[in-house]
Amino acid sequence: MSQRIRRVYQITRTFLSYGLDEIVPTRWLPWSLRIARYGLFWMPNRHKDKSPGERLRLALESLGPVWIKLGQMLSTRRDLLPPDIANELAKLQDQVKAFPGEQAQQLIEEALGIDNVAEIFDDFSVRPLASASIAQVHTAKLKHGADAGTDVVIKVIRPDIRAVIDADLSLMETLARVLARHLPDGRRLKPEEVVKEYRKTLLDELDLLREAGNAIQLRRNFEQSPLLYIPKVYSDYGRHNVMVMERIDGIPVSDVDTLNALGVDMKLLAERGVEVFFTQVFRDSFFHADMHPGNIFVSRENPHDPSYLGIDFGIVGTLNRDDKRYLVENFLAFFNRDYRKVAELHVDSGWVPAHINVEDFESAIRTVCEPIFNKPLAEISFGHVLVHLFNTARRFEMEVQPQLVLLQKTLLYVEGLGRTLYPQLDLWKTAKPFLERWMQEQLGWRAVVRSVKENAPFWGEKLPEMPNLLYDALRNHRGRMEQQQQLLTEIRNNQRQQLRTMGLAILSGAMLLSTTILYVMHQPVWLVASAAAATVLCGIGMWCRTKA
Ligand SMILES: Nc1ncnc2c1ncn2[C@@H]1O[C@H](COP(=O)(O)OP(=O)(O)OP(=O)(O)O)[C@@H](O)[C@H]1O
Repeated sequence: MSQRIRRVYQITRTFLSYGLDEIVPTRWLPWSLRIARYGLFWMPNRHKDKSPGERLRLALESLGPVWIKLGQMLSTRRDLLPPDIANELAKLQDQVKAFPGEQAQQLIEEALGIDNVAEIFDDFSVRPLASASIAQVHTAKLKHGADAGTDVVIKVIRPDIRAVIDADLSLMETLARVLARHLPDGRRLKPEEVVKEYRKTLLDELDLLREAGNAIQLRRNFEQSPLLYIPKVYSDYGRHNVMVMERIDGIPVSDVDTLNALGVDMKLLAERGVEVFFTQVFRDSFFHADMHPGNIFVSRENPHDPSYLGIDFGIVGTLNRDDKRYLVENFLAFFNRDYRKVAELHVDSGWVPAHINVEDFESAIRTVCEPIFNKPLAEISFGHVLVHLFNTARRFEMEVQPQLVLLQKTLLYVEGLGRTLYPQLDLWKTAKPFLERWMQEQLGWRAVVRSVKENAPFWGEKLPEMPNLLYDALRNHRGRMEQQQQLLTEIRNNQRQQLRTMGLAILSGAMLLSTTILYVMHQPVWLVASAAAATVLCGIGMWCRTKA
């Protein structure tokens, strides 16, 4: 508890000394927070000379990895933050101190249940190759198996990170609740939702078995492709906190000078980046969603026919067929300036509720999108088109779609990367044939052929069972027909019986009435007695029928 109090104090001091409280005008704050702020007079804003965005960035940087990663994630939420703050947060870099290599070695030995790393690896390097916010990476060579001698990297989760993450996340959740309640814009910014999403992303990244699974799937998807190479994962040595993977040797994609010096065809490289992304999204529905430049390398081989190498598979995105279809149609409609269609697509896909006025929505889309076409087509950013579209749609009650937010973020990375490599990259020209081809495959006879092809294994499996199933169905049908016939006969008999009983009831009533009339008219006794006897007989007959 005392640790938590200390951390709360540290976070409060950092926030106040970077003047983050001043980002929110005092008049918006409730009196309790204003008094608390005056009470903490010994923590003044020490960075008055800096812009609010810069102050936020520096505060997050000084609070450590969990806050840095939050800032990095927020930098992609341009639908929530003003551009100057989002741009500042995009600069966040995690320069984290390495933890001792001996401790990493011990963690690996414990996880793999061995006494010494030398049992499995040669040349284990105690000095880390890299140290990131969540994990540290060491190099070694495999000692056994078909790949003996292969250079590998061993990724180990930081020993103390889980406790830090848990503590900081619970503080963030408290802070998010306060912000949601007290900020006038709190509901729109959805701080609680943002922290919830962040918790999931962070906890997913802590599980290296999950990351290994993602890497294996991505490697399988690109096994035949010359465009992207994914290193091999050695699953036998995989644990929740340890991952062993083939070591790659490439040029960081951000190292443009080295790429130019090597004579890499930069135009082709940039176009291939776009192609890799669209292939992942539209062919595989499974995309690497952490494509920042630190995770992408370029092969040193064949500079004229360049290819990528990818690492860090902690965050991946998936899209279902409907999402993909609406996305493609949206892009195509947008570039054809068919805003009516864009509006209708948002409603059809269920992203925007059906009661929305499509004309108003269309007009709002036109207002934000038309100015985009003032630029040459080659300069239009797909990512920003999506940001504008989603921002507009949000005003028309569009719910946050996490899979689309991830896609939009990745698209911004891919575009940024492409334009760094080749500033004249015409993303639309590269992507359009891709999108049109995909649409054609989804519609018309190709779609029918594909659907038949997709369902063929199912029918192939079920076909041998068909005669038996048919025989069973016919037999059951005949049985059911006989049962129905029996039921029908019973119903008819019942009806007949009821009719007879009713006839007797009417007769009894008539006889009783006649007896009463005869009696009242002082008719002979024998006549009245006969009528009464007939009434009793009818009554007995009716009683016997109802009992039968
Ligand atoms: N297969 C590999 N081959 C060579 N180097 C690698 C490999 N995997 C990781 N590295 C190195 O280790 C660094 C950290 O790896 P990785 O990005 O997977 O860790 P992380 O903890 O997920 O980092 P991040 O903070 O970017 O999420 C990379 O930037 C790269 O330099």
